[in-house]
Amino acid sequence: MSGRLVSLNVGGPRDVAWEGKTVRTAIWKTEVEGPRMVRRINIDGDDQADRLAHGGEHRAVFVYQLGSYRYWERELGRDDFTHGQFGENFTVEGLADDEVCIGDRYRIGEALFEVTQPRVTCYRVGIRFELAAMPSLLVAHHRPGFYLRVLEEGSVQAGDAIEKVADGPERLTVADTDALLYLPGKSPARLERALRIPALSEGWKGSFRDLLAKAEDHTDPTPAWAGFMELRVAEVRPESASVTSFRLVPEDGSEARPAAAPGQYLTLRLRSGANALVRSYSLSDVPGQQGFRVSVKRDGAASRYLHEQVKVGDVLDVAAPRGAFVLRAGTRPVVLVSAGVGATPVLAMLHALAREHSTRSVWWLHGARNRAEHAFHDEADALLGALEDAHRVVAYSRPGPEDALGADYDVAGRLDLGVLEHAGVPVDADYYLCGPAEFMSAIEVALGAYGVAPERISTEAFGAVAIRASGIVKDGDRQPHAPDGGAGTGPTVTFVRSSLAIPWDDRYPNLLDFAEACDVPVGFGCRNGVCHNCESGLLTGDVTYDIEPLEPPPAGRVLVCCTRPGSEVTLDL
Ligand SMILES: NC(=O)C1=CN([C@@H]2O[C@H](COP(=O)(O)OP(=O)(O)OC[C@H]3O[C@@H](n4cnc5c(N)ncnc54)[C@H](OP(=O)(O)O)[C@@H]3O)[C@@H](O)[C@H]2O)C=CC1
Repeated sequence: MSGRLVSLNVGGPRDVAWEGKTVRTAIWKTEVEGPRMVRRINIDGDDQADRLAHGGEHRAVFVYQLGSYRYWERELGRDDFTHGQFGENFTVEGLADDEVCIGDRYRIGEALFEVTQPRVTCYRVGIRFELAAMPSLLVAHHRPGFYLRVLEEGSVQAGDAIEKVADGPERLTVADTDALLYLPGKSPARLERALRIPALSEGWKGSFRDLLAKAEDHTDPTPAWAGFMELRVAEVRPESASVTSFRLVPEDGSEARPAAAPGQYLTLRLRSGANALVRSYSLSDVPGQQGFRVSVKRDGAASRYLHEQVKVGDVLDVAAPRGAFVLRAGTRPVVLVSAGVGATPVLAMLHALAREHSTRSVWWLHGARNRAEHAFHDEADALLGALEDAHRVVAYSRPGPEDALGADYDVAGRLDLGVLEHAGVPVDADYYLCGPAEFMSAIEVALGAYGVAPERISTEAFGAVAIRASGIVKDGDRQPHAPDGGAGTGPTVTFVRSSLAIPWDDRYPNLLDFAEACDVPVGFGCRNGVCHNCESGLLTGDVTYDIEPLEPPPAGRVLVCCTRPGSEVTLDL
């Protein structure tokens, strides 16, 4: 016998008041008597509040061990735990996290189970324990607990013996798998080992694939310079009726240019302080001896300022290139899909492909209203002409009477699934999308219908994009705003993507809570500095950490869930 099922616990979602918010959670589980059916998705009577983070076939049953109960009672000096305390469905004797391996199979009662992944660290366990640091402690002390997939459904009850019936391949324990995701020292060999385990859940496989790609990407992610640097405007050039390009060079006229990956953006500070005007603009070519080029459509306060006020010779404060929307190396075909001024980052990619005389098949799909609104027409054609295997589809949604079909544009109407199909765009390509929000969602849906795998599609969305807030129940969608209840007196916090600059307020425990009070979209998971879901760009300023993160973020990045500003800060949020 490997162990014993001590208690079977179930529970459904409930709303809990927590730090002024309402959180929907099913972490409260209650011990039940007698047998229960365990099905592929759930135990009868059990449910999850947040199906994206919990539950589903890979996470049907959560297991926690009595050995860890005793450990935490000693460690935290508590004696108030009841079965289900850790949100687990099965409280078990035996089956320690440093012994059980991913892929191990167990028979309990009539049902057969397989170990799929450790617990996803989540702030709700901190709510349940009334101890905010609990998610971080579970990881730091290597006692996460684990999930089971149900291979054979059946009836199970407390007291049942737990029999191990098969060993998982690679012998990677739950504790080691958890450390591989959340703790420093990620060895590529170990990541590859984890990826060879068929039973590992798809979510964890995806995270390990991303970590492996990062480990194999030797480009330095550190921004080329800290904070803002003065750059001089060397050229101002209209590209269309509404788009103008600005070329920026270092003030000292030096020839050496820090590199940027094609697809990245620059952040310009046009005014600082409480009236800050700070915006990010994609680079529209590959920086070189000519400096950096950004191309801006006139449509808001900052772009109006650039179009109306900024002249050759002016000096602007500019933060170093940043961004993860970059051209991936390889030999696959590349499909660059853009609309309007969304062409800018993919045009930089086209420049990079032309510069390296790429032999990849390159597709340029662009939507504009008409020739007058169509920026970079000749430039893109020249770059495509220099490539060995290039294809162009330009769609005009409202062509003018002078616009020539076949020369200026190729299709009348919008880019859509029909256009993709007619052009015969390759399905196995790397796709890069940028443009208005509705355009991007429409094209993503079309690409899905066309058979393109989601991991082949990269998107760039500027402006405050909606980010799923794990389990927080919100009253409605508000635009970013100063927090209700008056302004603070601390240093200015600038949220670049949300176009908001407001004084920090000490009423808030950290920058994440402050951002949420302002309805600034921001992702999070553990709220404990463990999962890095809240990791954001820190363009300027210093922060102090409330909870020291288990793995610090790279230079120029910050975990907003556990930091307060130490000075004026500029965040890429
Ligand atoms: N790095 C980044 O993240 C960048 C992002 N952007 C984003 O790109 C946007 C570009 O907008 P802008 O230049 O004003 O674009 P426009 O409003 O000028 O639209 C450009 C073209 O896209 C078409 N279009 C709009 N919606 C769809 C759709 N759902 N499906 C297919 N085609 C569509 C329009 O057709 P119609 O005439 O029928 O409306 C038009 O032909 C900006 O708002 C910005 O948010 C821009 C630059 C960089």
